[in-house]
Amino acid sequence: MPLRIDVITIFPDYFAPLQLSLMGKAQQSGLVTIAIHDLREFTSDRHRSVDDTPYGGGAGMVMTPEPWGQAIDAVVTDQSTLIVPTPAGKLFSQPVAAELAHSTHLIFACGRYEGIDQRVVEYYRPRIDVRELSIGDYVLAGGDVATLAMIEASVRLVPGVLGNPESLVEESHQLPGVEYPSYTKPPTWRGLDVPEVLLSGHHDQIARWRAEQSTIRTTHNRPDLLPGS
Ligand SMILES: Nc1ncccc1[N+](=O)[O-]
Repeated sequence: MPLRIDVITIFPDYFAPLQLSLMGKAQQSGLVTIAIHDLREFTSDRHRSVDDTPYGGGAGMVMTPEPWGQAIDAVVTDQSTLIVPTPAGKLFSQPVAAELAHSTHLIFACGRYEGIDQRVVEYYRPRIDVRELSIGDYVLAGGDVATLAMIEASVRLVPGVLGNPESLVEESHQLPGVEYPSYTKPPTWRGLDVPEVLLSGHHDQIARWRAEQSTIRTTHNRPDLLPGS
């Protein structure tokens, strides 16, 4: 059963990159199907408007609920998971990507402006799995880039998408902490040598060195990921 993904957005062109590389191959292989829907196709006024001023005042505009209701109703099933990218959401992570990779149907609602009228979440929450998710503590202009990131992180975990599932095992965020540094040919580059141990062929010494490097890097870059932190 392929993973089905429906993306609803006012900028369908943002999702052209999903036709490239690994994401494109995943679709050609039939493991994943991705459809992009223009929210404005679900408006009914002449100006195809999708936003209005916020109740309670404040700057910016809020996306009106009805076009979203029409667009989501057009694709939703009782197997759907509705994902609303928002800085106010729970933090997206590798474990969440693994969960999404094993879903049946994902609907991404890419909001712009100050976000989507909250009643859209309130309306679907009793009916299907609804997740407000954030990819990080910074503010983007809308949910489209966040959706691209979440689709890429999730689809690469769909069984069969990655040619070599082995590369998933060692990946950062699968093991505690971040990944050790990587090197390839040439053995010397601009006077810089590859660490000797990596050329030694001693696999247990290499494993030890990589574990040490991972701890050093995690301590320096991401102490929050250290075990027991
Ligand atoms: N960080 C974000 N900023 C705007 C919209 C969505 C976002 N997110 O992380 O899902």
